[in-house]
Amino acid sequence: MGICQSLLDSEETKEQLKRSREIDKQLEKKKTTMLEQSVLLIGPGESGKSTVMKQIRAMSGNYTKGELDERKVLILRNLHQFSVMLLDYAKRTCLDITEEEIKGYTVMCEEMDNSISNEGVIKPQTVEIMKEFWKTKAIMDAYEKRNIFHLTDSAGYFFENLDRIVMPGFEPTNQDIVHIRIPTSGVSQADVVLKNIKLTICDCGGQRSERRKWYHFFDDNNAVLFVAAISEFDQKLIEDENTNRMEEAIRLFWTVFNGKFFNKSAVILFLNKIDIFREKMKSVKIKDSFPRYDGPNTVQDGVKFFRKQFKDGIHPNFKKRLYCHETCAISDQVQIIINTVIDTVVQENLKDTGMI
Ligand SMILES: Nc1nc2c(ncn2[C@@H]2O[C@H](COP(=O)(O)OP(=O)(O)OP(=O)(O)O)[C@@H](O)[C@H]2O)c(=O)[nH]1
Ligand SMILES: [Mg+2]
Repeated sequence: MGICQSLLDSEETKEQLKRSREIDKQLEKKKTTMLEQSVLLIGPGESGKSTVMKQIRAMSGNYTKGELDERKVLILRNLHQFSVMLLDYAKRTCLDITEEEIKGYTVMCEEMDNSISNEGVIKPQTVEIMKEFWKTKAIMDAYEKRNIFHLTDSAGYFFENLDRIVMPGFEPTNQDIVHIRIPTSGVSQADVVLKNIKLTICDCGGQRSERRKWYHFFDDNNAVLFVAAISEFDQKLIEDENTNRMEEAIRLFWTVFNGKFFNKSAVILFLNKIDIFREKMKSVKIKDSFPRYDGPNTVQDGVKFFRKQFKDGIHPNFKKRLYCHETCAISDQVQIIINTVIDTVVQENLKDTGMI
């Protein structure tokens, strides 16, 4: 004991111990850095960033009762917003709808709003009118033209599932949750643990007015996940009716990845909403929106073309680190792709630290 104490007391030993503790700290720090990864989610508005975030959240564990209750109200709020938008479009475009129907459905929307705000439910008599509303020809026609007035595809899903949603004791499933549409304002950050890695994810609002906030989050990311909706090649922006959504996504991608940021981050591109793209390919011609397209109007050729559009405009350094996936973020299958992406991100960062 005495010898040990005197050894510990010697100046040289003290210095060695100090150094050893510092190295331990460094190693510990390195270990934590390896297991903590930050991912930035960017891309234009409505491309599916928050939906990807919800899938990551679902992979990391179940929702609490309180969280499910909150989401239930969001679904009812979505149903109200979609009803107002459908009715407004039907009214404006003078479709086959009578004054009496307009009055009745306007009252229906007001009652939905009141009962959701006051009791967090929709009254059974209002639900009956909503079912009738959804089957009205003018409303069905309006839904068919949803691309024009920017109604999200989720509207159809929630109306089709109305009976289940309004049942007492309804608990939203993951499918219900990924269909909720709430535009992100600012940046929403979440920490989740997946595959033994602590992921800090920043989900940024994608509309033009939101993008200036992105730059505050551009430093020190292990990965950047850019989400673009491949299905939107024939649609215009909500913010600017003259700009094609896909052209905007491609330009935005080039701007972000030709700047001075992300020199060490893994770059992942999700060409999302591939389910809608597949459907569109049956009736919509890519060439009508992209005159420079001269391939056959097939899913495979279309995907190849858009992949190339994104890739061609970025610096070769980024091309080397670019991983591209076609995704359908509302399908739970996307969780398999997310798993692959996490592996890629970790591997890229291990390469950077010289560990592999
Ligand atoms: N059919 C289909 N719908 C999708 C897909 N991904 C997202 N959606 C729906 O598209 C809508 C928009 O998705 P969000 O995740 O809110 O989009 P965002 O990119 O976060 O939008 P901002 O927050 O405004 O930037 C939601 O209603 C989703 O349910 C997909 O792959 N297929
Ligand atoms: Mg969002």
